[in-house]
Amino acid sequence: MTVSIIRFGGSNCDRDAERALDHLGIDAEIVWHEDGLPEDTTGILLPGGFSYGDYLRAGAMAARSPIMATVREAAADGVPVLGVCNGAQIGCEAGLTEGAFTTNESARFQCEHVYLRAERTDTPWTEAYEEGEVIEVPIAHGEGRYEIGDDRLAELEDEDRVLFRYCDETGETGPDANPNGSKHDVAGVLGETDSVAVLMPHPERATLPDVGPTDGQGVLRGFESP
Ligand SMILES: NC(=O)CC[C@H](N)C(=O)O
Repeated sequence: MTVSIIRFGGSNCDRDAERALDHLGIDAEIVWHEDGLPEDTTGILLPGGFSYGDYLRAGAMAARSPIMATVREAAADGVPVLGVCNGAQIGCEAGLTEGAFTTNESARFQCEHVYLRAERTDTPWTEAYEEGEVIEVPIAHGEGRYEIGDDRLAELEDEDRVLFRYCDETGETGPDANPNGSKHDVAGVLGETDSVAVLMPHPERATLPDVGPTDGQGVLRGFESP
């Protein structure tokens, strides 16, 4: 089992992700996007960062790297794909997930701890959590506000494809618990299948016990699912 962590020009959370996966005993390697996806890839992590300086739109240029066509094919074949932060922006730009992450309501870069509520506990990325469990995970983004047309969001909600919502410590959602103005407090969504997910907060920064809370471990354990 090897998770390919795809590095683009400007990725900066690839090594954090590698260390976090290594801590969980999940084999992972960093792959330069121009080198293509290794044959033995059993999972794909799109890491955070500022690919191509966030120019044009965050994630827009990385999403057009030829490797992303291979990632879409792998996802369609059932290979688990997780996009984190800039990786979530890339995932949406590449059409793996719907909607877009755009400029925070504050118009500022925000780096803080937030609380998340797992809206599903029957997906590979959340089966480690109890229903209604609140987890603490850091965010670090300038363009994390989830945006999508009202009709499409209603459909996504009907299809149960919202994976995480921002909430307070008790699990309540609301403007005070939503750090960036994301529509309906959405912090992460599923793709066409439950094995594809993106989220704006950083589970890999909430995995190593020496660094702080370890609530993000459950998300990364999604790569262990059969
Ligand atoms: N930590 C990150 O991945 C940064 C996300 C992104 N490039 C932003 O600032 O919106």
